[in-house]
Amino acid sequence: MLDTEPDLSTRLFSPIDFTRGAIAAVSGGSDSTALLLLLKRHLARTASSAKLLAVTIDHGLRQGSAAEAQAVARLCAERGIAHRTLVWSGRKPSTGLPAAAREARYHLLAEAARAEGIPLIVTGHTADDQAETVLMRHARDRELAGIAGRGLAGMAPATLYDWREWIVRPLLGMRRSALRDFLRHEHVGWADDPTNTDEAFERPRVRAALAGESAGLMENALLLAGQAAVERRQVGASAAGLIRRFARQPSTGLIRLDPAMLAADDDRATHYALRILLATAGGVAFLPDQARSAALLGRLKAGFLCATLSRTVVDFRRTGLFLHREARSLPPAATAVDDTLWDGRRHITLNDRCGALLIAPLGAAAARRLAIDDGETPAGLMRAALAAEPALRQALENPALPQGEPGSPAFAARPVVSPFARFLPSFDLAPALAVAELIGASPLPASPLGGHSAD
Ligand SMILES: Nc1ncnc2c1ncn2[C@@H]1O[C@H](COP(=O)(O)OP(=O)(O)OP(=O)(O)O)[C@@H](O)[C@H]1O
Repeated sequence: MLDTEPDLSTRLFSPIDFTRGAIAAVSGGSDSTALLLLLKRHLARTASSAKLLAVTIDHGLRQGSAAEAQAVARLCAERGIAHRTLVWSGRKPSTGLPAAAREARYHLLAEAARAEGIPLIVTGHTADDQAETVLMRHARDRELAGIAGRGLAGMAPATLYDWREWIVRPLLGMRRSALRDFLRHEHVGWADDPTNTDEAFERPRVRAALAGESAGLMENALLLAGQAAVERRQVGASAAGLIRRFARQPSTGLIRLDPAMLAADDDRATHYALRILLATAGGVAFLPDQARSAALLGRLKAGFLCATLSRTVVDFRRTGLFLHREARSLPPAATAVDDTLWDGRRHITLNDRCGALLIAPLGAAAARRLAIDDGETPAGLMRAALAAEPALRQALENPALPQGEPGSPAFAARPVVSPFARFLPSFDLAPALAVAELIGASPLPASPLGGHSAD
């Protein structure tokens, strides 16, 4: 029987700062129902004024989902917990449905968090979920290249969503069976989602395989995840050190690496730092492939070159190693929308809402006019980087004339750390912070797990 004494919820929740409240993501399944009740108990004891809102997403994907949301609403009403159901009304894709549902779920949860002014979302992911995740990624890594990737660390205890809300997973160390024991003890039922056992999907297949194995397989998977997480944090901290020491931004959109970085002792960290910077300069949400980026690093060590990877031009010449967004496949001119991401690299905020405005790359001619020669940085590279920056234009009157040039008061185009802009797992905080400082991204909201380094 699970220990339901204060000790358990203290152990689970006391590392988390609930001062600004919490959104509990509750599907109505056993894990998130237990999460909700344990959290409610903890807050009642330790922070009774902290706001708690339970949110259920009705994906509308199967019959019964609305009834499950209503069951959660009833439980919340009984326990005096505020609850909202949000419906996923968007288009449902025919392939990749679990990923699309997950994307929509986080989006809706984050919307609820913003509407309530609560920057913390807690989910009921358990040790069982963690083991499944790690085994799925392990199988995929083996298929791809036989190289153990950073994904083996599994789910992070905390993940920053959209650089704004923290998603925290307090139950990652708990077994599902223990949570179900707790619910039985409390005489609280839960919904069993039939999708969880539908072996047409990968996760239920792994779940079934785990259930058929001895407990050893799960323990090994969790051990592997723990070790991989430690390694990922270590290599991330070393990569952050390299970025701070060797990377500069001499002009808008242009990153210069001191070639001494190529000779740094820790090759894994150099490779990781390079991958993060390539994705950032190119505005790509995922890191470039291990093998291709390792080959590029090998060539850089051999001497000067000009190459492209991850939409980034890598230009190594006598004056340094430079990275900037390539000119190809920049977004075409489109209506400027406030609070959106442009080209995966710039967060756009419109200050001037009058008139129909287009947003488009600045272009070579305007860049030539605007780039200021500092006598050190190659002028051609400064212009190439500037040409790929966003600029505003009046929609109808004079489409050729850029009006809101980079730095104009009409709009702000704040750089984002592209590979971590949507999901930043706490494992990767150190390199994300180093890159954010380098490119002038917005500061990170403090982690509810205490400071930026704790995870
Ligand atoms: N429909 C949903 N509404 C709100 N939160 C959800 C929903 N689906 C999943 N979550 C959150 O994500 C976590 C992990 O999702 P997962 O798909 O493993 O959950 P589940 O099996 O549907 O439910 P549970 O984890 O509660 O048993 C849940 O514990 C919950 O916090």
